[in-house]
Amino acid sequence: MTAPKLKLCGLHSLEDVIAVSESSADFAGFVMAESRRRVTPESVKKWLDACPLPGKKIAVLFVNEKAAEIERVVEILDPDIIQFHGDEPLHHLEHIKQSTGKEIWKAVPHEEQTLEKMEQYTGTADGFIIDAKVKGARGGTGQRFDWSHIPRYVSFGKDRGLPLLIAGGVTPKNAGELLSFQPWGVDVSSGIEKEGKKDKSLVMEMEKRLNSNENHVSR
Ligand SMILES: O=C(O)c1ccccc1NCC(=O)[C@H](O)[C@H](O)COP(=O)(O)O
Repeated sequence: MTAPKLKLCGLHSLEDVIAVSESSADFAGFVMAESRRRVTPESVKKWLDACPLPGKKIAVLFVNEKAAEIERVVEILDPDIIQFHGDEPLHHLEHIKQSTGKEIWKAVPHEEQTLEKMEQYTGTADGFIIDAKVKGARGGTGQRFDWSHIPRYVSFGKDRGLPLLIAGGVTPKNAGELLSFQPWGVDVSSGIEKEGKKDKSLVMEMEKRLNSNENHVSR
């Protein structure tokens, strides 16, 4: 059985980038929205020049950001993926996809209307992240949602051939539980942090759990 793809998100220092460079993660994410993890594209450029991440795709995250600012960030960083965490209307995503030519991922919080919302973005979004819904926050909360709903999301992604990542409160301790759902990918930030910084041993532990077969129960 293939291990889920791993996205390490909310990197906010050169040390965080180095920790990711030493991992087998497939994706590295940088938050360009209001957050304690917010970074500037100029800083990220410096870190990636000092520590390139060959073979890993770069995602930049926004929350209800103007097109001009997103395009400015894309100009500086040339990322692979633009990830949206707000209430962006479909036409905004379409515009950005058209103007940048980049892959577009939409984060959708787990709630009653999640599948409906995903349906609305299908055709434009190239991937989805399902995250916990937390009042006053847009991501990176370390909170889990009710994982009994995961199979519906995983099926949605598989049926449409779209990457589907599970986010929200994934940690090295609970990551093994996710394997039985066989998600395309897992998106982690808080669970690999110690005192607000990415921690190499937690990253290694996360990788070990996601690559282990011992928690696998086929559904
Ligand atoms: O990390 C943030 O602070 C953040 C702020 C605003 C929008 C998105 C943000 N983070 C997104 C992510 O790091 C992941 O997509 C996901 O939410 C993982 O969160 P976590 O529960 O911390 O593992």
